[in-house]
Amino acid sequence: MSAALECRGLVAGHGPVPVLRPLDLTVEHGTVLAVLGPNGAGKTTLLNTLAGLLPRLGGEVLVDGKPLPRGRPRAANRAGLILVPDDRALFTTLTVRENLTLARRAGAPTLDEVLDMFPALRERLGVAAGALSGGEQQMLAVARGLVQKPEVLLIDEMSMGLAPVIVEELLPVVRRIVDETGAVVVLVEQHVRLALEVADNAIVLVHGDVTLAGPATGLAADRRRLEAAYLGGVEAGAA
Ligand SMILES: Nc1ncnc2c1ncn2[C@@H]1O[C@H](COP(=O)(O)OP(=O)(O)OP(=O)(O)O)[C@@H](O)[C@H]1O
Repeated sequence: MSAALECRGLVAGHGPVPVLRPLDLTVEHGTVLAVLGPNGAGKTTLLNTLAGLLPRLGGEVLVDGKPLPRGRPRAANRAGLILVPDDRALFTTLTVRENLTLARRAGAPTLDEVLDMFPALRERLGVAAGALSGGEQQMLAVARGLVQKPEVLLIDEMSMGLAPVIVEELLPVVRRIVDETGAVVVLVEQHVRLALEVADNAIVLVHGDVTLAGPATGLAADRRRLEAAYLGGVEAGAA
């Protein structure tokens, strides 16, 4: 069976300027990959490139073994690469129900199924997205990703702007997404401990280089190695 997502020699950047050095990455079915690293490391650039919003400068991206065309967001979306961006990009004047209904694709989980993962949203179906709390908006952004029938859900900083207690509640849903929907998740996250709790594997990106890669439990147990990786010590090539 092919991996859910594979990058071979992926080079990403803005205009002609590369931000990521050639990246090899494999995300197997049924797993969460955490992408860690300091500000400016290239994490958002990686997700936007996988989603086709930025044309890649080199290499290949394969979803379930099928290569994706370069820089074609609609093709990436149709192939099941669904981005939950860090600014959430909700329709703020539309209600929760309208945001979900508009995004829903045939054959995707129903609103009811998705709302089982976010019971708090069920109470807020008739409320405009702009009137939700930050945590509720993030739930809606992820729920909207799920109704697009993802093969690979790309979540950029779910915790952005949220209180730690809210993040503690939200992040475990990532595990449920993988276990219950069959999608894999690539999770860019600044909360390293929490990210490693829900992830199977992780990479640390620094200045566009993978400085550490491996099973999340091993990384979580070795803080010194993790800290060294954040400072740029190259230890491994890819997950
Ligand atoms: N639109 C852009 N045009 C040119 N360069 C950009 C653009 N966006 C980001 N960059 C540069 O690309 C590099 C990687 O940025 P990126 O946002 O991918 O990092 P990040 O790891 O997601 O960091 P953060 O956690 O701060 O979002 C940085 O050097 C940044 O200055």
